[in-house]
Amino acid sequence: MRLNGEISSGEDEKEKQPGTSTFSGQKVVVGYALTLKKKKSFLQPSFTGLARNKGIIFVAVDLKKPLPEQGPFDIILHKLSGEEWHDIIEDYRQKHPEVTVLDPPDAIRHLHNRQSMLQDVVDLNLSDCHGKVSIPRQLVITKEKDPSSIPYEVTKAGMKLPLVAKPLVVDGTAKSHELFLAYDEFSLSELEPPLVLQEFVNHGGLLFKIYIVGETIKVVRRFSLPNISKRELSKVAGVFRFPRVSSAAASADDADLDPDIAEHPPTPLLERLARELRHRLGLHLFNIDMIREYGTKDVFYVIDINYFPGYGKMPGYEHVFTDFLLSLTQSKFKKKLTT
Ligand SMILES: Nc1ncnc2c1ncn2[C@@H]1O[C@H](COP(=O)(O)OP(=O)(O)OP(=O)(O)O)[C@@H](O)[C@H]1O
Ligand SMILES: O=P(O)(O)O[C@H]1[C@H](OP(=O)(O)O)[C@@H](OP(=O)(O)O)[C@@H](O)[C@@H](O)[C@@H]1OP(=O)(O)O
Ligand SMILES: [Mg+2]
Ligand SMILES: [Mg+2]
Repeated sequence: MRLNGEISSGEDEKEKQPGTSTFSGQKVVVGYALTLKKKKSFLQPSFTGLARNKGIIFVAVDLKKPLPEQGPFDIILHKLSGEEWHDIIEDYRQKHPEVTVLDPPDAIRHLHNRQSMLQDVVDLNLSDCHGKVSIPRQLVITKEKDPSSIPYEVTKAGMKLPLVAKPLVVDGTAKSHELFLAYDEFSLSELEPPLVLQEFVNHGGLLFKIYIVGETIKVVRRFSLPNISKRELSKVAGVFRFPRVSSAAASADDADLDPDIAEHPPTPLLERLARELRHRLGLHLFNIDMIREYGTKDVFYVIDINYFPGYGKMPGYEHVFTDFLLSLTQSKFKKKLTT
């Protein structure tokens, strides 16, 4: 695996000949099925230009036409919601094993539920690998539950306040990112199940976004929710909606930060976590939101995992992705030669 500093810089590119640098000397055709918003943030000219120089071309999948009639593609990148697309891409994947579909729809679906998305982190049991990685204590409130029973459920489960209330299902809608902070259990009745209630972990207002692209890992720091003191907790009641703080393009990397809070998680820990999750989830493209418990050096929590996140905000993503797409076709070509 390659970490931060090892990602190729723009300088290397100048030394290589533009044009036909694919393993087989052929063009690599990447079909993409993405929302307009995603297309705009991901397929930036700086990326498509670099990729073109390396023999990679991007072709939009026409959703009005049958997929098997399009292409031929070497790779398909996709992030669209809905059952219909799930079935189309799964059927195509099975009938066209020669095309690399990133990623399998059932593996992506696993991340659409905030309970199942974190299950693999629990199963991993990373309690002693240059630090401890777990998930915050959480409780699922199903759709059938009467909201008035939530305070009782929370008390019964021994959950510690404050809590973060998150919609159980992440389906790409703005609503699935509507999160609330609950300072008392009674106000939770105002919210609409299905929900995941997660204990809020103080982490000094800083979050690590760990981007995975195949075997490459890149960590960026983002601003997050500030600590909540015991004093504040005792004085405040209610549920409060909060904005998507950590999704903002502004990185915390250049800010004047307390080193105890801002120090990156240990590299061996990140490598192990990324490798294991890549295998267990069966995904190549995702990011992990991780926080360090305030006042500790090596107690970490994974709070969120996202499929095909906003890579456009990842510094150097153009090079990382170009190399990744080339590596996929190269390993396929090598396989062909040996069979
Ligand atoms: N258990 C927690 N303890 C402390 N802060 C949390 C916790 N869960 C979430 N947060 C804060 O709320 C933010 C949003 O939570 P989360 O990442 O789960 O939501 P999301 O809608 O899936 O976000 P994304 O835009 O990354 O997909 C986090 O980035 C972090 O700042
Ligand atoms: O909005 P951006 O492009 O930045 O990407 C965000 C992405 O939205 P998009 O898929 O519409 O692009 C989100 O996907 P859905 O859960 O809503 O499907 C989710 O993955 C966020 O975590 C990403 O933000 P990041 O965590 O990387 O900052
Ligand atoms: Mg998140
Ligand atoms: Mg998320």
